[in-house]
Amino acid sequence: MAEQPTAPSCAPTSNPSTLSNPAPGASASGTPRAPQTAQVPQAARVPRVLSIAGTDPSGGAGIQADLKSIAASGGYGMCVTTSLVAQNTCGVREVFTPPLEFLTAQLAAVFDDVTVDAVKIGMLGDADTIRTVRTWLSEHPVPVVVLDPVMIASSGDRLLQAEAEQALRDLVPLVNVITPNIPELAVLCEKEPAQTFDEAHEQAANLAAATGTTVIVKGGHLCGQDAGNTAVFPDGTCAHVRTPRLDSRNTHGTGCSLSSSLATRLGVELLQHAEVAEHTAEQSVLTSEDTHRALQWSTRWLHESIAAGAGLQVGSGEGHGPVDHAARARRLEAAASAYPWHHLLATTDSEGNTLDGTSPERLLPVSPVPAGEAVVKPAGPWTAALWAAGGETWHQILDLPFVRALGDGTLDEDLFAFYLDQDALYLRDYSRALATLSARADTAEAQVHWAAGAHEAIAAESQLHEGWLANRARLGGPSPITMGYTNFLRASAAGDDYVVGAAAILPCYWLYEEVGAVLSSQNHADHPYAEWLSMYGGEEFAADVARSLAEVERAFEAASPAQRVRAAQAYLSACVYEREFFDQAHRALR
Ligand SMILES: Nc1ncnc2c1ncn2[C@@H]1O[C@H](COP(=O)(O)OP(=O)(O)O)[C@@H](O)[C@H]1O
Ligand SMILES: Cc1ncc(COP(=O)(O)OP(=O)(O)O)c(N)n1
Repeated sequence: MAEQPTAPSCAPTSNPSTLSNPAPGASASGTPRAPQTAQVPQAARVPRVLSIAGTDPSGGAGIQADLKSIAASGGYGMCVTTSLVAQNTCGVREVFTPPLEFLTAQLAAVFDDVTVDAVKIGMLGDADTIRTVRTWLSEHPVPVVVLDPVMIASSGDRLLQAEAEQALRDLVPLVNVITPNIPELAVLCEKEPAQTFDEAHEQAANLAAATGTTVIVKGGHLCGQDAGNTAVFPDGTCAHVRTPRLDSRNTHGTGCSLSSSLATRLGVELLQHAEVAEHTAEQSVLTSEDTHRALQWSTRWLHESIAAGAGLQVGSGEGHGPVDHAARARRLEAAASAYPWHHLLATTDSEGNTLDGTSPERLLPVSPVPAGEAVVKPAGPWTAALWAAGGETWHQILDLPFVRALGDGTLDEDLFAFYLDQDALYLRDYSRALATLSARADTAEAQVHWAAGAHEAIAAESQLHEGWLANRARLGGPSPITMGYTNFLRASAAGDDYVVGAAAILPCYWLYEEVGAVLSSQNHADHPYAEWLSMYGGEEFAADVARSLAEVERAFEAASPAQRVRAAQAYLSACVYEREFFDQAHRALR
């Protein structure tokens, strides 16, 4: 399950405290420093985040990755360059470090003009650069400073002179958070690299206690299924964020991306505090819960970015490719499209034949993706045409991060809880739509069938209330997707022709059964959602689906061509709503 501590001593802290460390030059007492509140103007809602780091002209690491990560995490990015690095996905070729005066000139240009809410420090290269940055931040305190103690790139090339390691150790107590990878943590602690999470956790706990700085233990370099990150706080508490390990070569720049995203999300938390502080006497300070929330956001965003990295096709493939920083933004942009659905616009198929409902071939546009075999077979040519037309949507459903993660057991519990909460609300209205359809059916058999479905849906809803949702906090209302779907079903069942209502109702039976067959084939005794998945795929429900298909087939046969077209469109609209329903937790929560 999500957010469970993996180390024995690591339990998510519920103890609010100020963010472990003051920024350079600020009071070490943990009390809020004057510049912190003074620097956040009342109207600021987007944190202004400065990356002080080296470059990567191939765009995967360094400042280039930082700026993309800051934008993706909701901040305004700025950068001050420490070193110009000629590198790509295969390695570092050359490093040019501009004179220190130029570093200071860049810092002055930013700070003279812009209020900086958060700083991420990356590659510093040598001791003189470390000291220059340290002096600057001591004289210009910033509320959030995250240090990624960059030493060696994933290609194995050194990015910090060995003799500068002590200067970097000296910088640690002066920042709020550090994000070392396993070898970097070992260097900072002057120990051998940890082999297990417990060893890494112990090193981090000692370092955090000694320096007063929150240490993020990163799981990327460890083995095991969980590649997640743990925030280890100076008071000994910690909070773990789980993330499944991906089999990917696109890990160039993951450390840069995580640290700059984290600095940004801490900036977001800080500005939210500042907003509250505007109206109350509350002080604008960050808590360990803020850090946990920020780490959760950044870890999950990075996971999606790594997973999508290979699709960018950046690099020869011999080295480590970059992550796709914009993957989530692109997914959400596509999900937010308000353009009418294709099947509601199409009047002819790809060969120019009018979609007039006179035959199963003239019902809907052909799906560009073949549907494959359904577990519960169509009841005749009309429902076969529906299944074939829904092929693309069906495969999109199987490909959704929610469905994939539910199947392989990596789904975070907050996403599952969101889904179930909405499912309970959905079932209540689905039951009403079925009851309406029952009242309108022209055969006793159909009337009984839909009425039984209405009964089962409301019984399933109350089972959810008494079971999984019983002791969990609920949102208390339907999402726009749940509301859109249920209103569509109720309107189709009550206000349109019977065949249209029956076709609209069908995907919730049929696709649910088909998704269930895929999911239950992945079930096993140790699956975190074993109990839930075992409810799928029962013979009784499959028989109900078959009966619904037979009734829809009969209704199509009896309908006029124009009614069939509208019914087929309603069927596909409901398929799309099914997809949206399965996807909505990933839109609402990340
Ligand atoms: N193979 C992977 N699968 C999933 N997440 C990964 C993977 N590699 C790295 N990450 C994520 O990226 C973060 C930073 O990567 P890591 O390799 O630990 O640091 P660095 O890039 O600094 O060497 C990790 O904490 C983890 O969340
Ligand atoms: C200019 C620059 N800074 C840092 C790194 C190291 O990046 P990191 O995020 O640690 O990722 P890997 O390169 O180690 O995968 C860099 N390469 N260049």
